Amino acid sequence: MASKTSVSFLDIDDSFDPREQERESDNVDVCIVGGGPAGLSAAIRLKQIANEAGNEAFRVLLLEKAGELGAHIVSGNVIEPSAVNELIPDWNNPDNPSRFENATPATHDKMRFLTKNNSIPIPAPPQMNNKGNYIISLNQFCKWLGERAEEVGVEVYPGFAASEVLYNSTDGSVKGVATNDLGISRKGKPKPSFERGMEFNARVTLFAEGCHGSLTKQVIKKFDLRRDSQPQTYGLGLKEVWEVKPEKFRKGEIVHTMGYPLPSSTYGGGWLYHFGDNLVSLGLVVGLDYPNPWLSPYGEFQKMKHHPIYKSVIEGGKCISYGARALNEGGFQSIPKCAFPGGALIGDTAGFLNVPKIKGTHTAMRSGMLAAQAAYSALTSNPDSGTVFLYDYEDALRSSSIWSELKQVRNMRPSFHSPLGLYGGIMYSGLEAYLFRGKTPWTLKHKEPGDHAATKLASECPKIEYPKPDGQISFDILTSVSRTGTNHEEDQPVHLQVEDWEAHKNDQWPKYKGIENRFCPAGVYEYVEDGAKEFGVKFQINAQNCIHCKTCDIKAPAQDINWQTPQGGEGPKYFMT
Ligand SMILES: Cc1cc2nc3c(=O)[nH]c(=O)nc-3n(C[C@H](O)[C@H](O)[C@H](O)COP(=O)(O)OP(=O)(O)OC[C@H]3O[C@@H](n4cnc5c(N)ncnc54)[C@H](O)[C@@H]3O)c2cc1C
Ligand code: SF4
Repeated sequence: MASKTSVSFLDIDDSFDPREQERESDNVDVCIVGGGPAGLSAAIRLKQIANEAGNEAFRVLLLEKAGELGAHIVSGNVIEPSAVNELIPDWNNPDNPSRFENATPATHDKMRFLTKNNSIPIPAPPQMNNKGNYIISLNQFCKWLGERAEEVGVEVYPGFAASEVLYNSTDGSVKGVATNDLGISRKGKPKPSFERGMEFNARVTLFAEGCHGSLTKQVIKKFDLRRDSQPQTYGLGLKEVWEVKPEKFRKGEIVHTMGYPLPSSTYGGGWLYHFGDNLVSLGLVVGLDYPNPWLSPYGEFQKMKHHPIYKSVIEGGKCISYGARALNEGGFQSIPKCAFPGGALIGDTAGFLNVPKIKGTHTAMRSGMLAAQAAYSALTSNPDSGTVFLYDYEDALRSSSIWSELKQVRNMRPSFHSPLGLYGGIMYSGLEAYLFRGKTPWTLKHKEPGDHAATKLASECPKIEYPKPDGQISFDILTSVSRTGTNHEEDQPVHLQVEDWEAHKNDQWPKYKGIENRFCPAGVYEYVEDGAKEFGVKFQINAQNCIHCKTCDIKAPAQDINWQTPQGGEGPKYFMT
């Protein structure tokens, strides 16, 4: 584990600029940003290859912004074990004392179309068949993968948020990342607890930040990695974990739903997975290209739980966890160039999630493993210095199962953009699943320039009133946030950067009537009545509640909210998500 030098800045004057202070630096072979399935698989594979070659001195370092591995991970999760079977073949073997113990084999799948009070069985497309898959908590799985990574010699640094990409002045290639300074006040002044960030220099930096990574965003722009691809599109997934009554528990059962409560103009669907001992994971994914700014994904989720198909399972049980996270929906058309001078994108930050399957764990892991192989070969075949470009990784991706499975389902998600909305999408997807199987000569497009632009004006859409939560099945947003264990020190620069809050409010409020308050699943943005302000409202940001889902950065119609990493070690402390 790394330790940081603590410097006291009690006696400094106002002219002191923390950014001018020197940072400690460390040189490693490969630096990985993000300790999710992609980053951890890349790290483990790199050290496995190096150790097998007797090259134990090969340094692989992984930075994770959560205080503990897994603590920022939210996922369904039904895992397709193809990648983990290769990475750690005895991962689930009862004879392995360090196996992952909490994998529940999937027993059977159900797919339902919901009306307000009824549910109609619909055939599950082959992609949704979960035979041979396992229901897990991905947050637990990442914690376990982290232990495996340390065993093979990866240097794992939880609590370290990478906040800056470092470039070589000579050729502009990526030369590593820096973590953010700790102990800076909201006004940008160092506090007694000030600690300068650290630089991690590496010949290969792998960005594994998950969906819509904050540094990835910069790298994509810098190297124009989207030059041949469509924009990325997204969904927001909201999840709870419940302990249910034993008589309602059906171990291994997987239920997916479409329809109610979402309007037909909005893509999405719910899930209910029975796993572990009397535990149920349930949630709702809402496509972030929804047009109605009055819609609240959180409100829809709470409403969904009152449908008999969900209520009959959770009634009398206890909600033990809540979380929310954006996920990629762009698929094949939206994959950017993944390699650039000095590094590569792996996992969801590149966008490898398979939407009809709602699965990205196996593709994230596999992309990490492919990048690891390419990075090790590139570094060892060119050991001295010089910029590394992972051509082999791009090639390996194209001939991998990631490419073929995403290509096969590429038309399903964009088919929901037809004038028939949800119904058109379901019909077309049925044809793709059973007849076309991705072999059509056409590729449907996503809406340009992205989800934010799909938002209509509030005056053009029906207002949606959500029922008051009953405190048994549905909950108010602050109760849910309290179940995430989220904490941010208040006196630090706001990590949700809006250039001018007052100008933002004056421009956005008349058009969207407080959309930020409704799309944020953690109650961070508030419009508060204030007679002294223009339009009679004041815009308030409760940044300490942020659960790092990235929705505001994606959906803000004017694209003027920039999500930056707050201090490392802060944010949610997710449990079982
Ligand atoms: C609601 C929901 C349901 C899903 N259901 C399923 C499912 O059932 N099956 C399935 O296979 N997949 C599912 N997925 C997708 C799956 O969770 C992702 O594909 C997978 O987690 C991607 O792995 P990753 O490592 O790329 O990113 P992530 O799992 O998001 O991990 C990224 C990590 O990087 C860290 N990080 C980010 N930025 C920084 C930074 N700057 N500095 C340091 N650390 C950073 C984050 O804190 C996080 O720990 C679901 C996703 C969601 C949101
Ligand atoms: S502030 Fe943004 S990133 Fe944070 S929880 Fe709200 S929408 Fe998500």
